[in-house]
Amino acid sequence: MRTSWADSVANSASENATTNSSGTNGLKRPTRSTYVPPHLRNKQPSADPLPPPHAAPPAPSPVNDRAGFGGPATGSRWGGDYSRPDFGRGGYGGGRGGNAWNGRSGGWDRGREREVNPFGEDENAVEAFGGEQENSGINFDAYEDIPVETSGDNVPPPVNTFAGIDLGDALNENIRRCKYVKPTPVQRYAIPISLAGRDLMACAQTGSGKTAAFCFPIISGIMRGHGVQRPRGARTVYPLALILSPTRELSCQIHDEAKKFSYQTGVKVVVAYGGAPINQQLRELERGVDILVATPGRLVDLLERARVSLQMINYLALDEADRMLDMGFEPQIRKIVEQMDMPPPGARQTMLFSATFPKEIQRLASDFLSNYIFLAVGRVGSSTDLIVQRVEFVHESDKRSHLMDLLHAQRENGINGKQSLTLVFVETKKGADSLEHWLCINGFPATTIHGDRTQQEREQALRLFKTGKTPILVATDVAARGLDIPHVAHVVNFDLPNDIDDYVHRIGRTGRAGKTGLATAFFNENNSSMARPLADLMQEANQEVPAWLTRYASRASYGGGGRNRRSGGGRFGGRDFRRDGSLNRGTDYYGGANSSSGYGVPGGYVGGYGPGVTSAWD
Ligand SMILES: Nc1ncnc2c1ncn2[C@@H]1O[C@H](COP(=O)(O)OP(=O)(O)OP(=O)(O)O)[C@@H](O)[C@H]1O
Repeated sequence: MRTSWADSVANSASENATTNSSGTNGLKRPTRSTYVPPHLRNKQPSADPLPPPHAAPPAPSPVNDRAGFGGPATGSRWGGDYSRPDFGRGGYGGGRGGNAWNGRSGGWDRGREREVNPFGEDENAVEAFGGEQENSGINFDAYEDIPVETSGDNVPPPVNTFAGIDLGDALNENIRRCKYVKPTPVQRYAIPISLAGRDLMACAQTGSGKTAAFCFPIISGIMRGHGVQRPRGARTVYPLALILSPTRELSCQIHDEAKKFSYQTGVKVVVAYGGAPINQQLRELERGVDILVATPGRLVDLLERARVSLQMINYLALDEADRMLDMGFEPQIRKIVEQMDMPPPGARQTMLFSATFPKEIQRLASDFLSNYIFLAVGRVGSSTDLIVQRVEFVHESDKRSHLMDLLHAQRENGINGKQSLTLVFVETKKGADSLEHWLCINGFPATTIHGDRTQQEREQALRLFKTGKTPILVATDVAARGLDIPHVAHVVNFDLPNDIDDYVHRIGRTGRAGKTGLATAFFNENNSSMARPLADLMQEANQEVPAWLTRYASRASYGGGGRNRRSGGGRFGGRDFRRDGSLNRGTDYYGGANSSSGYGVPGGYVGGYGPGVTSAWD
């Protein structure tokens, strides 16, 4: 264990500034090619020059971000009443924090800037849902008897309370501000392991608090290692921690969370992601960065421009680590982690987190780790019991009318009697646009998020959805992982994914943080390869499996079913691949009838995207 820190950070920074990164004033849908330069972002937007894309009846109170649907009532961070999220940062706690800060500031004058209080950010969302506080009444008792498995040398014992962990006063104060009363199971185990300086591969169910599990030890560690000397490059910055995530929106969300956790600690968090102007991100970086949250593509760009060096990285966290190491991202991740100037495993601390961790990905991931601890909380790759799962047989041609029936019933009855949000997953970007249009013209204001929309449109869509102004979001898999949107009561798999892990992540957008949720899947003959994994998963989660699905499942063959191939269904799947035998490369870790893997895919990983296949991801 590291020595405990000596002194606390004085809370001298002002909490008065409440400007947030969301902006609050009106902005109509921007055109796809419109980039609003920073100097114009505080101006009132002019009228949208676009004609309405579709003739639509006037929406009732909810709105859509397409022109002709009333336009959003809220602003965009790209226009309207835009405020720079980090403008006015400074006054970082003085005392020890002040010393530490000098070593990593990049030379900006903190004396003239104040740190924005990030705890005002969700005001809109709270207001739209009747002022409900997000973390009040969370019932983490639901997770109490969850199975936990750890493996590795000298695993540090778990803790039961935040007070039992030496995180530091300033961070503890932020935990209190977040209204986190006690650690979730993954936090109870992962935080002591990380504070002990150990590498970690952690699997825990969706919505169970993994973000804080990797953020708290990083922030605490940086606070304790204050005064660390960093090189002073002319324009190069030297972050101490790197958090990588697969999508822009998830990176922004982690950044927002990390800013809350690090408020008044003296630790500075910056985000860099594609689709947004790089110059603005460069300016932000130049003001100093301790924790860099990034998507891989934008980070590679920054590294190639020599604007970021990874030489001083002490902490590396990969969120959605299995996604980051599948075929789509692995080359970029290897480049960042192995081919630039990042310290090697052992000289840095590496933490990998996800709700799903196929064994073949575990093997790839082990290249990045040193003497790591494997932690599994709950059934790896399983859904949480908090989500009621339904699967309905719906022919392709009937899907729209079936969805309409669901939405009408929901409008009349609500879900659990509450105002709620519905997230509808489809396979393709075109399909998303087309379904959104159809919903809108049928009186259900919807918006959409997918890779063909501009970043402004994506962020706007997410904001309208989160605030309840557009209560239906049609999405591709770009929204499947990590996004923590309160009040998503219903996830509809209009098109089922081809991979059971993707299904797990998609339905995990509801039933989060101890709350219940509903997930409905439309199944037809095109999804027969999903029949068995879906039936197995539902059974594991004590869900009612329709007889027709069981019949489909018994007929379905597993030949080449990608990651859908599970063995040993119904058992706790938290299995460290190192326990399965040889660690030698070239050995078939995964195959064989006796594999205890949740994913018995002989011959390597076959998920992800093959050559020429378009990804719905960034
Ligand atoms: N100890 C806690 N007490 C109360 N709420 C918490 C606690 N830890 C996290 N939360 C809340 O739980 C929600 C889910 O957390 P988070 O987004 O980190 O989940 P996750 O495990 O990363 O999910 P996913 O697998 O979907 O990425 C968030 O709203 C977060 O604020």
